[in-house]
Amino acid sequence: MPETMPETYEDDHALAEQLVRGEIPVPTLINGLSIAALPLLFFFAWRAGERGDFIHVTVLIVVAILLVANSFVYWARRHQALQRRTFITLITFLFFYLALGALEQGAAILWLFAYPPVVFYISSIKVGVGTCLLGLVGVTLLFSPLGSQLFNAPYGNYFGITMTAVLGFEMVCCFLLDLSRRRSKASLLSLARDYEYAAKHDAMTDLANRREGLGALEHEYERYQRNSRSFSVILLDIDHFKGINDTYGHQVGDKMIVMVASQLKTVCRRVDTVSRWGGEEFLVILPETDASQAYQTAERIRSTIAAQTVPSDSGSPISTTVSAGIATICNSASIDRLLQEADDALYEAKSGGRNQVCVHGTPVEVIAD
Ligand SMILES: Nc1nc2c(ncn2[C@@H]2O[C@H](COP(=O)(O)OP(=O)(O)OP(=O)(O)O)[C@@H](O)[C@H]2O)c(=O)[nH]1
Repeated sequence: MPETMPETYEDDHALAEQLVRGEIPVPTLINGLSIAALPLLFFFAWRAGERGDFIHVTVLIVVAILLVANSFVYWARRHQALQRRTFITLITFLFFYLALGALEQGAAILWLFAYPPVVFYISSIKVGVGTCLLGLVGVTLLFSPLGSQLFNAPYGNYFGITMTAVLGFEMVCCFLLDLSRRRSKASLLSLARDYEYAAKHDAMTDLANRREGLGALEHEYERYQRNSRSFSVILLDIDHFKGINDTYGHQVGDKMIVMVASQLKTVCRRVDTVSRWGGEEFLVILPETDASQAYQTAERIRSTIAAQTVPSDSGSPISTTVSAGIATICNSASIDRLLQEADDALYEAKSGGRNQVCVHGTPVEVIAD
């Protein structure tokens, strides 16, 4: 049966899982940033070592090792959420440590500007906003008189105010730009899904179109070649449809086609593929179904449709009937042969008086028993 209409990409995680061409995947970015951070961390550690500050050396080297380990764990387990959370925790700690420790004579705090774009890109908007707010509060405290007393930070007042203001400004910009990036990506993905759906489905009935039906048939045939489980097809055609169009007009004819499609969707199983094969012709693919089961399904379809009506322009109910031809794959017959056999059976049903089901190669009396 055809899938339902495409879902939207409201959810941040659903959005992150879908990549558009040219987008840097989050795990790749994290691995790249982790590798890029190594020379910097070792440089800071080396400088701290020269000053004899071995606590800084140890902390920086441990962070470097953990960043590398995080990437290795990702390569081994492919657990994206774990990699992302660990990375955010590590860089949040690192940036706070650089700021509090006033490394590089206080200049290392400027690396805080790298935090907002990275964290917004790799995590959800909520996490981005949360961690940035936390960072801003932390920086404000650090630059406050209390922070100066507690951490003995060497930052001047003017530097502290400017740094906090610029960092806040950067965070707001990153938030807005990332929101815009996410919205554009969501609408691009929705558009692509809409186009894909439209390319595979018939607009009037919402059934799979002929190309999609043929694709499903090829797929089913490949399965049959692998496991030899036979399947059947029903080729179905509305009787005297030209007469309906000529008598009641094309709009009523269209309503009739939609009604038949809707009954097919109701009667068939989820595993079956129902496609609009042509104007008033439909193809149903029934996986792992023999001729006798296909006959029962086709009979159910035929009687259900015969019991339905559609209103004419004047409101009077109009009913119709369908004829169906069934073919079952066997002895590795080709798809073309199968379709030809279904078409022959349909022709037999039409010439036998319509409103009936015929099975290729088997008299109905035998199959119905
Ligand atoms: N309203 C409407 N008519 C369509 C559509 N597609 C095809 N048709 C019409 O369907 C008719 C098919 O008629 P025929 O193939 O002659 O067959 P029939 O009248 O159904 O007769 P039998 O199949 O022999 O019972 C044609 O008149 C087409 O114009 C459609 O989407 N909407």
